[in-house]
Amino acid sequence: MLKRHQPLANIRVKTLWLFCGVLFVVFFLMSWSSYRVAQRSISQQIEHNSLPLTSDNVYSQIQRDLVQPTFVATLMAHDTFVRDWAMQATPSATPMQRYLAEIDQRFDTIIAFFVRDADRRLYLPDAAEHIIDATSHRYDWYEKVKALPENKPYLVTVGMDPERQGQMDIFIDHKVYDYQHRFIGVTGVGLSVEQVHQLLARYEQRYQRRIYFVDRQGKVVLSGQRFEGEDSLQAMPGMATIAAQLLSAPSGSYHFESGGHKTYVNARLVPEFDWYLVVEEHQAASLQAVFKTFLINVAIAGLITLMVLGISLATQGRYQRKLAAQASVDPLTLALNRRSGQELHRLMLDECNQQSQPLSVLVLDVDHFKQVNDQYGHEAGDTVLKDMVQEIKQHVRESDAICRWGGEEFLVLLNGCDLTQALSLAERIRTGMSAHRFTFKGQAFYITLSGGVAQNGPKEPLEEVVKRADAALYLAKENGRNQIQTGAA
Ligand SMILES: Nc1nc2c(ncn2[C@@H]2O[C@H](COP(=O)(O)OP(=O)(O)OP(=O)(O)O)[C@@H](O)[C@H]2O)c(=O)[nH]1
Repeated sequence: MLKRHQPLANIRVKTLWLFCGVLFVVFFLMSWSSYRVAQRSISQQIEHNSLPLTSDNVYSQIQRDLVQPTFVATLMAHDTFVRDWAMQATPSATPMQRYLAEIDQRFDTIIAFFVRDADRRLYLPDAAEHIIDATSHRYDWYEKVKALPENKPYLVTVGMDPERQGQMDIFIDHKVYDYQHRFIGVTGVGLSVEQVHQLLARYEQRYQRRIYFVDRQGKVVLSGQRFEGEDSLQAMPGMATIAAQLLSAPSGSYHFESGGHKTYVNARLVPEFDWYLVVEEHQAASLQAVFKTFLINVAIAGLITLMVLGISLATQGRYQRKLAAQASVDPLTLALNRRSGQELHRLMLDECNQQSQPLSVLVLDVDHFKQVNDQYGHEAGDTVLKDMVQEIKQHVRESDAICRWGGEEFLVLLNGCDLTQALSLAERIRTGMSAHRFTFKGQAFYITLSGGVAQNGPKEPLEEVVKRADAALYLAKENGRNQIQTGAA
């Protein structure tokens, strides 16, 4: 009987799968669109807010650390002592050395120096004096500073300091003029590159970004720790596409794609050094968390969809089973209804024929049931019918079937029972039922059963065998009730 509902059930299951599929796709699309919105907002945040802010922070820190020496160099270049001393015909080195030592001490610079152009002597705070040898590359910087145009009085250079075992230093070299604006020398201070290097490294660590300086040609002049060997913007993959644009504007925000990842760049010209401060951020790093959230959302969506599917399938299965059960049983006694009994009979007869087993049919009817109803009420009658089914159940097997054939008449299909066995079983039911004490509203009463048994012929339809069992029942009633009779073969 259930098989007849199978196509409908299949359609329902397919619809459910489709619904869950659509649900998952909707969940997925929602998560994806949130991910894209977050991605876009992060991109804008990086490009227009956080990178420029990092750049500002680094720049103001650099200004504090590097601009002060520039001021010191400017101050020295305009100091009347320095100029007067340099203008002397044969100045004594001692006052200058003392002056330079004072500068070092006062401003915490690594080295303060003065080059007197008249004798090309380099004066340092200690007693050592050096001759600026025009043939040596070591002093190329001096020629560069000397050649500076008037509107650019100083130069920032990064180079080896031979006085400090070849360590990298930053020098601020400032031209010095006499009172008639004639070039008379170069003065300035040096400070350790390590300081700036550490500063960049600290910022890189804090902001998880790559921070470095390039000169106007794009050559990397100072970097933190995140460098992997590229020595110019043009040599960096992807960066080459924006290098020209970056180096032609005083500041700007840019981005480029390389290896499937977007990189955001902020660059600003630091006029004091004529270098660009570059801050880079790889989108991949900042989007990792957002992407992780997206994956978690998709996993949750999948889980919810599976839960909905599971619950729906279970509920539908239960509901269907309940419907099927409701359609096949008598609601009062929970015995099978007439239609189910008929269907089941066909199956049972086939099965018994296949296994060469007998099948018997028993018809049971409550004696004077009308009186029970009349005397004790309809409710009492209902209880009798329900208890009767329970009583029958105690005597038959799981493989047998009890159906309510109509009113107070029940049909029992006895699998594997011949007439004799069926008769004996029917007797047991009858005896059991007659001993059943009913109490209703304080009144006790007993009932009796009459029954008819017939053994099913191998090809005999249900109507025929029931007819014979009914005839036997009629005989039992005729013979005084409370007895079982067998139907003629
Ligand atoms: N309480 C209750 N009564 C029912 C139900 N179905 C049928 N009946 C009653 O069962 C009674 C059957 O009465 P009859 O056919 O005269 O049979 P009887 O009184 O048992 O007499 P005999 O069968 O000849 O012994 C009727 O009064 C019906 O109303 C039911 O579901 N519940």
